[in-house]
Amino acid sequence: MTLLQVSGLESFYGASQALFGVDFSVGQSEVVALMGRNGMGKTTAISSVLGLIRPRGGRVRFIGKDIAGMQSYRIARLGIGLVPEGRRCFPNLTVRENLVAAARQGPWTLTRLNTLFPRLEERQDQYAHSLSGGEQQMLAIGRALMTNPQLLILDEATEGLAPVIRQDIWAAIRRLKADGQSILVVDKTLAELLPVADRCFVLEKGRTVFSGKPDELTPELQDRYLGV
Ligand SMILES: Nc1ncnc2c1ncn2[C@@H]1O[C@H](COP(=O)(O)OP(=O)(O)OP(=O)(O)O)[C@@H](O)[C@H]1O
Repeated sequence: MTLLQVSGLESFYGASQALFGVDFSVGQSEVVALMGRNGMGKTTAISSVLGLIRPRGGRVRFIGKDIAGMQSYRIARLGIGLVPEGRRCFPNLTVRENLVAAARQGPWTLTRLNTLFPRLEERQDQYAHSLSGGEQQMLAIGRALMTNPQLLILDEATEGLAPVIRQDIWAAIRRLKADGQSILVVDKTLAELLPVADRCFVLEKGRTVFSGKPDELTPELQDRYLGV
């Protein structure tokens, strides 16, 4: 079953067009990678799906509903959990308060989350601003999971983190996949992303230029679309 279907998406910042026709989809229990060099439109595409930017063309369907143009809080309530670039949490709330504030009915509870990120349990009474970057990222993922989303979107979840913490985040992503969580991941570390992805989409200058399985993204294509 297709959860999210994006087709022909066009979005602008003021008069400046950033997306010229973006297509991708995420099926139930699928992990999908959205890739591309810096500035190619990945964050804009995610913001357009979530209604943070109002798309001016194309279609966005989530669980069979047209959501393009819907207000972002309503889209989130339909079941999309975002872990935004820059891991925004409430700095003056504790870890536990951050998580409880996000909670909605479903299989994800504090207890279950603590088994995914034991480090968060150890720091449950600490203020979010006093956490390390990696712990803040775990908290941001935890907050999104506590909303019990049908689709989890991770935008650069491992960027700027120490290698050992990145490994913890990837391990959590692999565990979520094993649990059947549907995930859309934006990340630049191909060595970690490709083995966990079921399908990949590559954006270039605001257009989808590749879609396929990770093994179809040959070294030549990686070089053409993702190389620096
Ligand atoms: N707030 C903004 N105002 C105007 N233009 C913007 C804004 N944000 C992004 N853009 C432009 O839109 C295009 C797509 O940017 P976007 O941030 O979506 O790319 P990205 O693939 O997510 O890049 P990165 O990997 O660097 O996050 C770029 O040309 C960028 O300069």
